[in-house]
Amino acid sequence: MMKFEEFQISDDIKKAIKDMGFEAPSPIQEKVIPEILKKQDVIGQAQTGTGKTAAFGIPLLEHVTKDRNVQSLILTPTRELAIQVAGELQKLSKYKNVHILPIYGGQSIGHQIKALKRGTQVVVGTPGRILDHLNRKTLQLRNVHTLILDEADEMLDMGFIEDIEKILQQVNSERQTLLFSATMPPPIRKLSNKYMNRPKQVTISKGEVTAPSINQVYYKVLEKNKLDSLCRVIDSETIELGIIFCRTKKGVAELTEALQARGYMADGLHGDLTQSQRDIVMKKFRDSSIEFLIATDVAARGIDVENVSHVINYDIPQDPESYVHRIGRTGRAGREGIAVTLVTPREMKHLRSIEAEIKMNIPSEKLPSVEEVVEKQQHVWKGQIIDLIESDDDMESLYDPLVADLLEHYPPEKVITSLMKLAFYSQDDLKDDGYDFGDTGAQKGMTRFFINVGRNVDLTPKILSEEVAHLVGIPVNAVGRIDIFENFTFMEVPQEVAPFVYEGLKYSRVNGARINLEPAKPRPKRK
Ligand SMILES: Nc1ncnc2c1ncn2[C@@H]1O[C@H](COP(=O)(O)OP(=O)(O)OP(=O)(O)O)[C@@H](O)[C@H]1O
Ligand SMILES: [Mg+2]
Repeated sequence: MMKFEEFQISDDIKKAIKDMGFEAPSPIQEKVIPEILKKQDVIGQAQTGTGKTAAFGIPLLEHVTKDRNVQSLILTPTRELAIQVAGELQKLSKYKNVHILPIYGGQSIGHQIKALKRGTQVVVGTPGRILDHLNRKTLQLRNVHTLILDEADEMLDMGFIEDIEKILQQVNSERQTLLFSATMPPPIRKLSNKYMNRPKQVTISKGEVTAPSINQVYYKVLEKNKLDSLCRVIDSETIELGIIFCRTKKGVAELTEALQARGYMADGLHGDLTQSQRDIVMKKFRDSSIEFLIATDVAARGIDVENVSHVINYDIPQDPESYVHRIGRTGRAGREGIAVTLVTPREMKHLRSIEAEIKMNIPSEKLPSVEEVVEKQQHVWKGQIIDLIESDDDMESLYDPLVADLLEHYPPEKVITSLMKLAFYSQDDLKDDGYDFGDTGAQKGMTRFFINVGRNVDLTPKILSEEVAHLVGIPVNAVGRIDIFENFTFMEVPQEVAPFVYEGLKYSRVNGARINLEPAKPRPKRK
């Protein structure tokens, strides 16, 4: 096996590679890094999750000089990918002083102009915003010696081609051009030659298009049962993090609401959200504070989040490329992953055409029954309990007196059952009457809530009270005081409807904004 030491690259980059925990170069890295170091144009194709970013990133950073002008431009199809690629380059250049700037739409252009003025050597951006800067003359590409199209086939496809051509006109023709993707349909490959200088084609694993560590299945479902079928699938699997793909933005919004209402930790990502909303959702997903990311194809390409165990195609992808990239969000860097596709009877033909393109049969499985889901859940719980019993955890002593006390008064089965309820059901399931919002300083007979909504959201007291009134079927004027401050809002509703308002608004959106509703904390009792 080859080692990173064998590459003709400086020690500061080798040291950073080591810090990142890369032990040996992946096949695509092994093949293309020496070529790129020779300033050769390269078309690199290798399966998803096999380190294409570092494959171009390492030699690119090696070639960057101290001059504070833009020497390298990387184009990516989405904003999230631009941010991520910039982050990976940042890590690779930890010991080399290189300024790397992500530039994408939805972010303040003034902010970007300032950063560009300060001088940056590497720009990673989305075509639209890059073009915007070129038109304003706030970005200068004359000194770019390396140009990279990450997800090249997507970039050269219909939607982006005009922008890309305009950008290319401004880059030095002496440049080195590099194209990377897990898929490279023949027409795109042909087209790409137009922009390149006798490119060297490097393709890893010609036979298999999808990464072999991804276990693929499909379930036949009926359109009208799709949501239920999805829930059964996710309840019967052991999921660390999952990405659920929908065809449309509206589909994402609806499924997000439906899953949140059922208590799943899920949030949506699509192009109609503001950039700050998109950033928040990605952050929550990356740090596992949500379990499911529900997304359009905006998350299909390049996105690399550790521990994504499952990709679920709630709607079947439109083309084989989309299938390959979507499922490639799992099974990355040598890990295993599971890819599930829900297919309605009408879509069977479409599934067959995807199978033909990826040269593989996707096996079907029967949807788990409710009993199987319950059984599965119990299996998971049993595992957790046994793990604890068999661990050398020294906590018994702490509980000994309590255990003895309980067992003296109740049969062991009853004690164990109650403990399991306590452990495995959410507090809300346990409380039957129990919405005790306490004394929060609200007016008599009213309950007070705090509401967190993002900034820049147009949420007026009128909109909010109408929403609440509509939700629980009370007259608008029965909704009490609503005060909107800069960072928080509070609202009072009649005590008897408080639980309904709480349940109804807890996870909902009003006027496009996600509402986070919390009962106001009871004030400490006076002694
Ligand atoms: N040599 C290596 N050893 C171990 N991990 C690596 C190595 N190179 C890259 N990685 C890690 O593997 C993961 C996937 O890499 P990357 O995102 O570059 O894949 P990709 O080939 O671009 O996939 P996609 O086609 O989905 O864009 C990243 O987390 C990256 O840090
Ligand atoms: Mg990539």
